[in-house]
Amino acid sequence: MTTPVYILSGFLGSGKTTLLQQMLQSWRDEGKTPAVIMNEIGDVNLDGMMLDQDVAMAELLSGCICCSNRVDLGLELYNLMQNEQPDMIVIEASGVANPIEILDAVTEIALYNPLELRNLITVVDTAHLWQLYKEQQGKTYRLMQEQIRSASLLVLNKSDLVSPEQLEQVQSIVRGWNAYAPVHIAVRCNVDRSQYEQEGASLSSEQNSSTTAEHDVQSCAICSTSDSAEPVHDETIAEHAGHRHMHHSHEHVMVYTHYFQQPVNSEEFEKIIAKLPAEVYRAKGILTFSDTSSRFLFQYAYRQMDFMKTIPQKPVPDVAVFIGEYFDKRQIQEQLLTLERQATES
Ligand SMILES: Nc1nc2c(ncn2[C@@H]2O[C@H](COP(=O)(O)OP(=O)(O)OP(=O)(O)O)[C@@H](O)[C@H]2O)c(=O)[nH]1
Repeated sequence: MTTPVYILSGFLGSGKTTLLQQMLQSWRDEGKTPAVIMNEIGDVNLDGMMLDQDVAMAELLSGCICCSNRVDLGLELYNLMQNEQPDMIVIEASGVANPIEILDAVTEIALYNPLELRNLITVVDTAHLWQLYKEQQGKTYRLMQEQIRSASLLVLNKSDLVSPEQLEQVQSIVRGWNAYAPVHIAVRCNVDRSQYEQEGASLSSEQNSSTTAEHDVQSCAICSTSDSAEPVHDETIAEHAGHRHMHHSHEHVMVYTHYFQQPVNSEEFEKIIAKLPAEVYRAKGILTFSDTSSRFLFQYAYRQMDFMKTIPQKPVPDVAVFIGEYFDKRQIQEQLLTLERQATES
C-alpha cells in the first residue's frame, strides 16, 4: 500500500494553511491519520502552532524547502512514514518555494519508499495575481507563474476580493499557463474533498518531465534562505536529481522576526500594520495586547489585515514575522520597540 502525498504550493498568504486545515479536518472526521510537513522561510512556524496537536508534524524552518532543505525533506518524509504510519502526508511549501523542486524530491524519494504523489495543489491569491498580471513584471509574478505551471490542481482563492470580470480574466490567464490542471474557484479554499483526492491528470510522467526540462533552462525563480539578519547574496549552481540548475538567492526576500517583551496597545499596533511599506507582502504573528483580554493571531497578506482571537495549541511567545522584498527592517523594529516602550510608560 502506498501513502498519498499532497504538495501545497502558492505564494505567501494565498491560503495554503487555510486549505491545509480543511483537509486535515475532513480526514480526521473520517478517522484517518494525516501527517504534515511544514516549511517556513522564517524561524517560527506560527501556522504549525495553530494546528491540532494530535496531527503528526515535521517542520523545516529558516529556509526554502525547494533547495536548501531538500535533503531534510527526504529525511522527514522517511521519518514520518516510519514513526507515524500516516494515511496521507501533506507538504506545505513556503510561499516562495518553487514547487517543481519539491515535486522532483518527492518523486525521487518515492522510488525507494511506498509513497505516491497524489496532487500538487497551487493556491492562487486571485486579486494579487490579477494585479501582478497588469504589471507583467517582477520576481513574484514569475514565481507565481512557476507555481501555477507545475500544479496538478489549481485553487483560485480569495475570489471574494475580485469582480466577476477580473475573475474571468484570471481564469483565462491561468489556463494559458496550465492547460491541464482542473481549476476551482474558491473563497477561503472551500474545495470539495473529492477534488483534491482524485489524482491530478497533469501529474503524468510526461507532464512532469516537460515541466522539469523547462525549469532547467529557466532556473529557479527564487531559491535560497534568508533570516532575520541580513539577506543572503550568493549564486550557486546546484545538482538536483541529476540536472544542473542555477540557484539565485532569495536576496530580495527578507524576513524580520520581532519577539515582544510585553503586551502592546492593539490600536497602535494596528496603525503600524496598516502603514507597512508596500515591500512587505506578508506578516503574521501572535500577540498579547494590553487592552484586550485574549491573545490574537494577526495576519497581513497583500494589504489585507485580519485579527482573530486565538488559543495556541503549544506554548508560544508573542512574536511577529514580516516577509518582504528589500524592506527596511530597522524601521519596523524601531516602531515596535517604541510601541513596547509606550506600553511600559503608560
Ligand atoms: N478575503 C479572503 N481572505 C482569505 C481567503 N482565504 C484565506 N484568507 C485569509 O488570508 C490570510 C492568509 O491565509 P493563509 O491560509 O495563512 O495563507 P498561506 O498561504 O498559508 O500563508 P503563508 O503560509 O504565509 O504563505 C489569512 O488571514 C486568511 O484568513 C479568502 O478566500 N478570502
